[in-house]
Amino acid sequence: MNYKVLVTDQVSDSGLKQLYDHPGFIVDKQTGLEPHELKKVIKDYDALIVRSQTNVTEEILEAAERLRIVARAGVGVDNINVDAATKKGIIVINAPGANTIAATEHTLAMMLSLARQIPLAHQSTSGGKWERKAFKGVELYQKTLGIIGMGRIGTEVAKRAKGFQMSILGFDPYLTEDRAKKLGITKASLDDIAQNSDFITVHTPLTHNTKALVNKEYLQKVKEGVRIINCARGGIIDEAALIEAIKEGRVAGAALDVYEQEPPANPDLLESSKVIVTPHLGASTQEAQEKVAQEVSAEIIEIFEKQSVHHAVNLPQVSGHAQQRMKPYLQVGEQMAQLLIQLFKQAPERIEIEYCGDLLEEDTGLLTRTLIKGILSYHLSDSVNIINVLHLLKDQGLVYNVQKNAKRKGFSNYMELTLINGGESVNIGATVLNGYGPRIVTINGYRVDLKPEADLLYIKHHDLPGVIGQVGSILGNYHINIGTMQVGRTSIGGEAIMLLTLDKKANDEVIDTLLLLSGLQEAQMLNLESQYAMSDEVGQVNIYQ
Ligand SMILES: NC(=O)C1=CN([C@@H]2O[C@H](COP(=O)(O)OP(=O)(O)OC[C@H]3O[C@@H](n4cnc5c(N)ncnc54)[C@H](O)[C@@H]3O)[C@@H](O)[C@H]2O)C=CC1
Ligand SMILES: O=C(O)C(=O)COP(=O)(O)O
Repeated sequence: MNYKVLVTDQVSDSGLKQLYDHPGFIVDKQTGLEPHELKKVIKDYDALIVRSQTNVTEEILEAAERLRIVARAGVGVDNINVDAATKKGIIVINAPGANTIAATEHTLAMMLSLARQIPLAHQSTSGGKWERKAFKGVELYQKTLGIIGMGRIGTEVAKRAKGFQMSILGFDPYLTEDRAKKLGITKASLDDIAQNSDFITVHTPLTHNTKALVNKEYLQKVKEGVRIINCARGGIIDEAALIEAIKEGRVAGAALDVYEQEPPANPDLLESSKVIVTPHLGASTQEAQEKVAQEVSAEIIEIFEKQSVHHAVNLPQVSGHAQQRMKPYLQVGEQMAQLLIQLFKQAPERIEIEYCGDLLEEDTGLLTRTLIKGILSYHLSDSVNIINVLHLLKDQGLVYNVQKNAKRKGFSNYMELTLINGGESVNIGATVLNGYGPRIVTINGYRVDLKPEADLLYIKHHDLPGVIGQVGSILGNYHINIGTMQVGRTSIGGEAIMLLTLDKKANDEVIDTLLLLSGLQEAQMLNLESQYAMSDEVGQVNIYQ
């Protein structure tokens, strides 16, 4: 089978070479498609590669019949409706880091251009003028640079600005004192940056929180004569407020690479001698373009061939290596969830998950999704995968809660799953025994030691003499061989459960015959399947199943 990949923006062909050359992949490049054209063609493709120009809207995703991956050959995914993709079980990946240096260097180029008015000076000189007086600039040396967003690009900008001997104030919710110290910068508040910076540069993504982060109110607090740079996303700085602040003289100039609307149309912005504009060029270097295309190409191949995901925006990291380590947990997790929902028989209102012991040190994001998927797929079947599972959970009005507990509960690792609806609840606990593999060890408080198998007979009964023997005889009469048998009871003569792994499924007639036994309250075949149990190869999580 061939995977069909559509590229709709100017993505480097040499960077895509691996994908072009890879057997089993067909790559079509169709740039400049109108939305209605993309909507028409997208149905034939398994993967879509875009930069910032293509808008991957809900409508486009709705029209995609077999799309599995939307790949952003770059960082920002604000042109992709990630929510709609997630709901449809489509992975969104990007290439973080691959264009960091390009965007960093562009930011510094903009800062220097702004300080020395290079674009205007060039225009004047190439126009035959010699206006040395008109273009007196300012130095970066010993000035203060405020950086809003100390991620990959913000950090690289800080390192280079230090080379100009600037003092740097950094604001980022994740910036610690320790990291600031190591970088030789000062951890600051947004207000500190406003009041003290000679230059301010923004390097955050565009989110609900960062939209108009630099707005009219903020610009009223800035140090007079500040110069502002935006090589991150249009909309982080309110353009109308910026123009007003420039006109009022509070802001000496701005250098913009990105705009609220691209291409920008606002003449106040485009015609101002105090504003330098470039057409979203931050990532446009030969090196960065090759790298982003190479990274997404390699990842698309890995996802389809190895089910290994490194840079998903809507999925925890699923590297082949981590999968291999987590595989027994994923296997038993999926099976315990299936077992529990079959016992509960109704949809839960709440799902409680507890991870104990060694599991505290693992990234359990994928495991949690696997557990919930095991529960939801009982009612929703094929439509659930680990990408859309949390969305579907929310759509169903269900809530889940994960607790991590240092207690080992008698095992080196242990996980427990509880389904709750009103006053009713069921729960199940499992562990992975070193050298023996996964075991289900508790069901509704009954201690068991069950190696999960595909066909399992569950019986609830009174702990009376003879019940076990009679169950064995009935199964024998129907030529059903018992592989293993587990009995758990609360007290002698009290409630008890039996779990039998069978070589052959017990059909309805067998179940009805069993239910005629006195003391037997429930008998039910449970079907446990795990995709993780199928193969020993590394990276066999089928993220789309
Ligand atoms: N102009 C261009 O061509 C390019 C633009 N970009 C844009 O640059 C931005 C940053 O990229 P990276 O550094 O790679 O991302 P990153 O994810 O490494 O860093 C973003 C940082 O912003 C911080 N942040 C989030 N909300 C914040 C808030 N309210 N206040 C302060 N900080 C906040 C995050 O904690 C994070 O540290 C992205 O929007 C990206 O799309 C990236 C490459 C090229
Ligand atoms: O990577 C990003 O976030 C960018 O903004 C780069 O955009 P581009 O790929 O050059 O259209």
